[in-house]
Amino acid sequence: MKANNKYGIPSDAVITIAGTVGVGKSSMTHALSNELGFRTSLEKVDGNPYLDKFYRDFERWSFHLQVYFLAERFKEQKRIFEYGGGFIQDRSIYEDTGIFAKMHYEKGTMNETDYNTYKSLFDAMVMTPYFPHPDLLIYLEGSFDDVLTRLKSRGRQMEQDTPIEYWREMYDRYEEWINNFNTCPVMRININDYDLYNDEDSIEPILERVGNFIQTSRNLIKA
Ligand SMILES: Nc1ncnc2c1ncn2[C@@H]1O[C@H](COP(=O)(O)OP(=O)(O)O)[C@@H](O)[C@H]1O
Ligand SMILES: Nc1ncnc2c1ncn2[C@H]1C[C@H](O)[C@@H](COP(=O)(O)O)O1
Repeated sequence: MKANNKYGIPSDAVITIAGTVGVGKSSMTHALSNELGFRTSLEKVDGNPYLDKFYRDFERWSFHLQVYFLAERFKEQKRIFEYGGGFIQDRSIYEDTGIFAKMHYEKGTMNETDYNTYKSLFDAMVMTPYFPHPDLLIYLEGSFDDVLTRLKSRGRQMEQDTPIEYWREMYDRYEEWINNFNTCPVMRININDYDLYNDEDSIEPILERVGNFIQTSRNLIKA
């Protein structure tokens, strides 16, 4: 396996960044890709034709939005596959189904027929060769108050207008989800343990941990 960096992270690795809305995934995606020279697979918010409508009326738009995100992630997954890896991915596809679709179904803002249709589409896509599991899922976590502060400071109006209970529900679901997630190796990082803006060097220990993690898990697979 080739690694062009001092951390021994293979150049074909795929690292996905997971965590609740506003926790810092996009910022971490850019930081890691800059350090490693990896490509980014970003979750685009500008240009999403449903997101704003969805926040104004969950019931009306949740199915449309899930299908849209699924299509976007599938295209990205295909791109990652065709390049042969070397990507940092902003949010995993596992969160779409394990957090968002499930939450809206269980809270009654997506009906059962739509949820089942969504899930069968998801399952059919995941069964294609474009969906190898990532080498590592980095899970970003912090206190609810810290995450909310970040969400507010980012200032997307549709998110600001959404009741705080929505973010609390999501936060709690994320905790439960990650405690039971075992589809690929997971590395948890607390957002207070690094500071991308005031202490650039704080990314170094993270990169070292990532290198050790991926090497160990690839060696385990080979053994
Ligand atoms: N390490 C950090 N320290 C301080 N603020 C951060 C950090 N990472 C992200 N932020 C800020 O938090 C907000 C949300 O970050 P973002 O990366 O967009 O989150 P996500 O992609 O998880 O929704 C942004 O305003 C961003 O500038
Ligand atoms: N699958 C999804 N369902 C509903 N909403 C979603 C989904 N994936 C992302 N979102 C929303 C949440 C945020 O408002 C934006 C961007 O997410 P972020 O965590 O800030 O990258 O899209």
